[in-house]
Amino acid sequence: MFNKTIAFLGAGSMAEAMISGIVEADTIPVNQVIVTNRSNQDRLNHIQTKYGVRTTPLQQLNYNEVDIFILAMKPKDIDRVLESLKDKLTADQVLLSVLAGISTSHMEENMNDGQQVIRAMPNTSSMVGESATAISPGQYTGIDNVVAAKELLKCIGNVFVIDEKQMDIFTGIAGSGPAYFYYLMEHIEKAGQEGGLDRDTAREIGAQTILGAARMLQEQDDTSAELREKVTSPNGTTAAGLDALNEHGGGNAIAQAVKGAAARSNEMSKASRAKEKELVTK
Ligand SMILES: NC(=O)C1=CN([C@@H]2O[C@H](COP(=O)(O)OP(=O)(O)OC[C@H]3O[C@@H](n4cnc5c(N)ncnc54)[C@H](OP(=O)(O)O)[C@@H]3O)[C@@H](O)[C@H]2O)C=CC1
Ligand SMILES: O=C(O)[C@@H]1CCC=N1
Repeated sequence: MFNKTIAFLGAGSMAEAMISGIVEADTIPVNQVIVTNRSNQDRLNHIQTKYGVRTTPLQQLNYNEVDIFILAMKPKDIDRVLESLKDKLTADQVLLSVLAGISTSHMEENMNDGQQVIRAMPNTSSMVGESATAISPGQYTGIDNVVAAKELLKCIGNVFVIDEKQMDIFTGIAGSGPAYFYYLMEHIEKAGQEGGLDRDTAREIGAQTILGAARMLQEQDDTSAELREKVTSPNGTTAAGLDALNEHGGGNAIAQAVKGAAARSNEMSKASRAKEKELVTK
């Protein structure tokens, strides 16, 4: 059993997806999971009722009992939050942020010297224990806490320890990635309906097809291109489908989606660095 107490600061969609995965995995007792937010009490009530975790208004949070603080607010709120945490945390407590575009150095520079921080990038498939989550520890973070973070995040899916320089591209692929597949499904459902299926059936067929392809990618040694070729009979239906996809720029569109999200993650990091410099020179 995981013996640390964790507190979510933020109770939005990402926090809920993680809480759901953590509770479902059942390796952390629910009384070791505390959830708080800025002001939305209805949201806390919903989370407490649905998942059985502890919730508390921020003003009543007992900071001393928390080992790992999971920052799950919007990136724009980070500086206010770090400022409010700075003098409340001790050296053995850890900040684990899931915020897009907020670097470990940004957190370290806005906290007391030697603060242990970890930057993570989960995705909403945490809800069903299938996130692809990256972590990059800060410079003062002990290996024991990296191991603990990995153990915690394994409850919500697979964990990749990466160099922080790779966080933007990871975000482009995995953090934002579920949205590309949902967007793909919206179009598959629409085409399915136009072909005479009802939307629910089209969704079930499409989802099973994505799931099957994902499992093939995880379990077979073939490259993605080889797997694609095995579906594609000469002059057959798949060739016709792929030709249409290429004709409409499908491959390029997918690559541009990943690159566009990664670029935005990088831009958000730069904006937070610029804001930091501005504060230092003021
Ligand atoms: N959604 C996703 O797929 C992913 C999101 N992320 C990251 O997760 C973070 C949250 O995103 P998301 O869940 O979509 O956002 P939401 O807007 O759904 O939730 C934000 C939450 O933060 C709370 N909050 C705001 N300020 C504070 C504060 N000072 N102290 C404590 N809680 C606060 C809000 O509380 P209140 O309602 O009371 O104001 C709300 O519960 C973002 O930084 C995003 O980059 C990362 C990976 C994937
Ligand atoms: O869209 C966003 O900024 C967040 C981060 C990754 C997924 N959602």
